Amino acid sequence: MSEPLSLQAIETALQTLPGWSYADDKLGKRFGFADFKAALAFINRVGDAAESANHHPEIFNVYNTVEIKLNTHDADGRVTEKDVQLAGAIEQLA
Ligand SMILES: C[C@H](O)[C@H](O)[C@H]1CNC2=NC(N)=NC(=O)C2=N1
Repeated sequence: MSEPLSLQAIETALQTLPGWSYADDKLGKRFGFADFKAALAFINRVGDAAESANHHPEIFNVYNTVEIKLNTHDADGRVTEKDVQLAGAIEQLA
């Protein structure tokens, strides 16, 4: 069981994650790309980062956009430090 972050801790973390927001107990961001191929390449990079972290985001793709949502199943679906860490890693991959 991972520890859920407080709302205050989440808001502090969001200050270091441009474009990310917190809603429905998840961290999320929608990324835009030139085309589907670029979006798919990003999804693959995110997949590699997720496997490395053993932490797996929800990934929603429509053509050239990719929406990422992060929470921790092991913390009752709440946001934990693992989500903040993975969001930071994903941010570097966009
Ligand atoms: C056994 C393994 O550590 C877990 O199933 C991992 C894998 N990926 C995960 N991803 C997410 N988002 N939350 C988890 O709790 C989680 N747990």
